[in-house]
Amino acid sequence: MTASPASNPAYGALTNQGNSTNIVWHHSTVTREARAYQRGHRSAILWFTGLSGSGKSTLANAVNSALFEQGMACYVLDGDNIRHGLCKDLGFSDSDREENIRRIGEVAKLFLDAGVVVLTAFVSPFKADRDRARALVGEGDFIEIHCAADLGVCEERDTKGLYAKARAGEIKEFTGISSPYEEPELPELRVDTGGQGLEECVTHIIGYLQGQGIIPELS
Ligand SMILES: Nc1ncnc2c1ncn2[C@@H]1O[C@H](COP(=O)(O)OS(=O)(=O)O)[C@@H](OP(=O)(O)O)[C@H]1O
Ligand SMILES: Nc1ncnc2c1ncn2[C@@H]1O[C@H](COP(=O)(O)OP(=O)(O)O)[C@@H](O)[C@H]1O
Repeated sequence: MTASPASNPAYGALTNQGNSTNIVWHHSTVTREARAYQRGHRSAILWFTGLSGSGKSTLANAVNSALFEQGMACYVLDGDNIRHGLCKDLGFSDSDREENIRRIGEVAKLFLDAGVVVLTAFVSPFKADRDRARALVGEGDFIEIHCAADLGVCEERDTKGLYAKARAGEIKEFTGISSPYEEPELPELRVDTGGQGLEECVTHIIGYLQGQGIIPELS
């Protein structure tokens, strides 16, 4: 016999919004708190944002490695990789970027519930899109990390040769050149990826996570 949503605490309220008609949320029997207790650390979303070449992927992967070496559950969602699969139908118009970030926000929320420290490395140039991702989760769960490197530094690095192509008009709507980047006003962390070395930036982030009680002191 199937219990009705009203009488079974495993079920949430019936949803009747947009395309989600007659959908009922099912609560997991393993809670996020239980996962945190078992693993010895909390989960969180580390949302790296910045220009192409500012160091999002390099830094997110370095922090991920530091956490992994300590046996923590962690995972990087990287813009270039996600655009090969989940978001391969999207381009770089404002509305496609909005949809890209909406999907990543939802995926990151699932990782959060799964007890994982999830590190997202997306340009995510628009404040409204980042704020929407933040609003999906609770206070303290979303840590916005601005990889602050000037356009000049990023262009000088030009790790993938994309700035040269954008300057030559071969790539349209390129962030920083022909599409805007809205800097975070009050990110939880701003790391000087344009001026500081990688190790310093990693230490900065790890120290913040320890200070917030998300991860324990590293051994
Ligand atoms: N027009 C344009 N603007 C910005 N970036 C471009 C563009 N075209 C391709 N690329 C490459 O795609 C990577 C950015 O993808 P994202 O999913 O992070 O972008 S966004 O958050 O939806 O704005 C970005 O990766 P990173 O260099 O790692 O930032 C670029 O390599
Ligand atoms: N403090 C730093 N943090 C991250 N990357 C750095 C730093 N200093 C120099 N770099 C270099 O800058 C480049 C950043 O490239 P990448 O990580 O692909 O940027 P993004 O993912 O933002 O496009 C790499 O070549 C990296 O070695």
